[in-house]
Amino acid sequence: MVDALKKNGKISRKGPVVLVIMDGVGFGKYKEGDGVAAALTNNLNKLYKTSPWTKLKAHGLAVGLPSDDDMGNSEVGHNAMGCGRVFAQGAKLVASSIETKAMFQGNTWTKLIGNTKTKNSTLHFIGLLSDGNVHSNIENLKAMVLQAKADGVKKVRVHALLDGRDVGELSALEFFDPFAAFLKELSDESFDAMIASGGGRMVITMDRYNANWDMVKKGWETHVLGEGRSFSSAHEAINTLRAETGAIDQDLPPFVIAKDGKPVGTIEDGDSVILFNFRGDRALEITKAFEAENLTEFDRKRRPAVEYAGMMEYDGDLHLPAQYLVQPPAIDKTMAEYLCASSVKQFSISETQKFGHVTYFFNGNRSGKFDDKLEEYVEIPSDILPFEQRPWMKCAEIADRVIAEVEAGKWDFIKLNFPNGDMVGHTGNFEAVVCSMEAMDLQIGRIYQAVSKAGGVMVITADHGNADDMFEHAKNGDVKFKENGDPQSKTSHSLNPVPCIIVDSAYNGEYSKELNAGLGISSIPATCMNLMGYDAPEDYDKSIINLN
Ligand SMILES: O=C(O)[C@@H](CO)OP(=O)(O)O
Ligand SMILES: [Mn+2]
Ligand SMILES: [Mn+2]
Repeated sequence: MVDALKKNGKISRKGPVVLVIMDGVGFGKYKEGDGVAAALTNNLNKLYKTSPWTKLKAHGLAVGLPSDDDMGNSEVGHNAMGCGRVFAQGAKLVASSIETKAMFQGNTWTKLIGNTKTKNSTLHFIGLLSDGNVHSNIENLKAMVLQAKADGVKKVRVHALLDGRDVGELSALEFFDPFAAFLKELSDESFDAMIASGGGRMVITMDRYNANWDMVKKGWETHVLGEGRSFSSAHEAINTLRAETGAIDQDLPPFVIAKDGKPVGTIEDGDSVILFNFRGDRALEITKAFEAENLTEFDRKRRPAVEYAGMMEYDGDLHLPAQYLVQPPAIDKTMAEYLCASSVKQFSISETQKFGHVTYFFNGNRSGKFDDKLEEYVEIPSDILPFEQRPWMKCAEIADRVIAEVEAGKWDFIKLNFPNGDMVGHTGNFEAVVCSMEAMDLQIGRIYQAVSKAGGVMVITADHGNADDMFEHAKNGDVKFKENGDPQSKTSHSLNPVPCIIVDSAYNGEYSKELNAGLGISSIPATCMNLMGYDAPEDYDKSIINLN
């Protein structure tokens, strides 16, 4: 348990501190394709004119990723905004565990390899096949396959999900083709390795926050049972399904690889299974499907008795999965824990798609609360449909509830996540993104009115960019175009900095309006604590404000 925070004796306010996280909203580098700048956002524009604001770093080293070439993402962004420090994250920890070989000397690897060897069974890998480094990295998978062969495993099957969300929207074959060739090259009389099934990451297996368990059911049928449309290779499946559906990678229908009419890699009793994604949100449901004695979400038809391991521990409260290869970052002493120790009443809200971001990720990948009496978490159910069809998502419903809570005057700290910039940004649909930003802006205007009236302060920021960078650009900065003359859509996050606006209508000279520059989003917690009237813990990253 952490100690209570000390009062700074300089700020005491009537209303709450309201942290508004505009998920996926950064400052664009290019004019073309900047869906944030292209939108009519009168409320935000006004706040930029009247309130102090700065830019914060939200990618690469500033959020614990291996290098500044790594774009930010929601997990590392919300971790940083929740714990006020930068921890080496999954992408970095896994790469170094492989480099030092610590992974391959660990108990879990040894046990899973031993299991396949004694039972003469198959080692399966399930996960996202790309170098996105948000949920997974293909380099880690290759290193594990090589090691499995060196350790004497005889048969490997890979169940590979198409990405197109952290990498180019139609880039799957750049990963699948060389990877299939790599497996073929490794195969000989004593080693048999191939891709066994696959599908788009937004169609099967990688659902999150219980938004749509049907995706997991389809993933189970595809990977475990080998049920579904079959093809002779992943290459053939991807080309055929693309031609038939026009789908971008993340939405490609599932496929099973079969030979002589039989799936080449169903998952059977005695096999070992490694989920090679390191990030937890989209790994928890499929993990539950493998591990739960009784599963109520769907009928598994057959649950093979396997040795199952995740790349990491995905939930530090529930301890899921039971076995994992790499210890996750030891994120401790989070802001919510400090605030609970200081009797600060806290309210958190988003819609399903980002609910876990403001709770589970914010609390260092723990699903529980620190104090039931001091905290309330509210989830507005998300629609289950392509978000370009409803770019406003549930931002009005989130705002309605936030306004009601502000008016009720019960909370000292309110945090909310507007998913629009990110969820619509990932669709690659520029027009929908512009619409999503305008919808969100209207709600920010409404919340502003309520918070001002209550004598509170808003801290408006984001976890990383996305909506600000909707077109692919060449190295020289030119927009890339498709054959039909349309700009090539960019579906992934950006490397851009994000805003931090301090909207304090009851400002009374307690701090300098000159904000500290050059900081990252891990400075948000110290800033919020200061604004609530507390000193931040000494080891927290520097606040954006300087108290007078
Ligand atoms: O949708 C997701 O899983 C990621 C992109 O891979 O986005 P975010 O980090 O914003 O949740
Ligand atoms: Mn995000
Ligand atoms: Mn995203």
